[in-house]
Amino acid sequence: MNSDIVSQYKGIYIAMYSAYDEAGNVDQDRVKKLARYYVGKGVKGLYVGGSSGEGILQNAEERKQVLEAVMEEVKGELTIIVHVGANSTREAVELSKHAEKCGADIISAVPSIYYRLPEAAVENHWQHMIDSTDLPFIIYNIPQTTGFTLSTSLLAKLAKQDKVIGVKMSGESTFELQQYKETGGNEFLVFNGPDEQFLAGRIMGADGGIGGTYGVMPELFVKLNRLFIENNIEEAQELQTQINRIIKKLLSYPSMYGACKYILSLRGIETGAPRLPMLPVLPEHHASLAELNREIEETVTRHTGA
Ligand SMILES: CC(=O)N[C@@H]([C@@H](O)[C@H](O)[C@H](O)CO)[C@@H](O)CC(=O)C(=O)O
Repeated sequence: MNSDIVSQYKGIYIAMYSAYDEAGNVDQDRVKKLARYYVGKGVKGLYVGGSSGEGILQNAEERKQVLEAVMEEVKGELTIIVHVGANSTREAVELSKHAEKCGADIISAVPSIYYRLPEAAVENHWQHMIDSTDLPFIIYNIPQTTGFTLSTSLLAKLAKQDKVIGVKMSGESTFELQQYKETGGNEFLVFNGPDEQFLAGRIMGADGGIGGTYGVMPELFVKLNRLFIENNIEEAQELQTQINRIIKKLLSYPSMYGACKYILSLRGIETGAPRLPMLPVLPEHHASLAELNREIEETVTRHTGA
């Protein structure tokens, strides 16, 4: 494994939505078009099949179809992290091996959900994925949905392995994020998860971010990241505030995924409705989402000149 992991992989990763046809089946052409849309936006890569990607709502075959389409379209142009987490260890290992076969760069996983598993079971679950390929592994910590909080002691244990290169911290505590960074050390990647706190996460030690709302405004997160790197905290804070006005509106719809997908459709990128039980947007939401799309595009122009 490359010793300078952080400089190799740090940056902005879009937690990419999945794309379906009108009947709700995975549509590989649409997946490819969406992946292509993100090339040239300045992001480091894509996080495929995560929360925003609804991997957990798809069967293994569908998850493979999504990844295969992404790899066919953008392999070598963007760094691809694949979420392979599944309830059964057997399925997660199958997806891990498939990711390696497709040429993905990194695998990542949430714990198994539903059963309130003890830490030893979660560790064993992750270890099977880690051992099943030669790919680097990023722990996905998202306690508000899984009910499992990664402890610093488990992180320290896992991070001793060369293959375990980082953590995606989607929990909201920037104190915990900082503790993960301190525990993992300088050569251990920490990605900020809550997009509303990107700047806070970076200040507390994150090396970049992985987020779902980046998908409708990647340029703004790339700019925000640059402002942080340039130590222009005042302007960064101002931009994060504007981003948060947008996120607050996105969160006010029955499903944020549906809202983001509708906004993408206004730009000619069709991804279908979110998968049930995620609620779709309704016709009555269309006008306000068109307005929000305009707000995003104006903000991008104002901040990047694009
Ligand atoms: C809890 C949750 O879903 N968090 C999202 C954020 O991108 C989130 O949608 C955003 O901050 C809006 O709240 C990401 O951390 C999840 C993510 O990256 C993913 O889709 O895998």
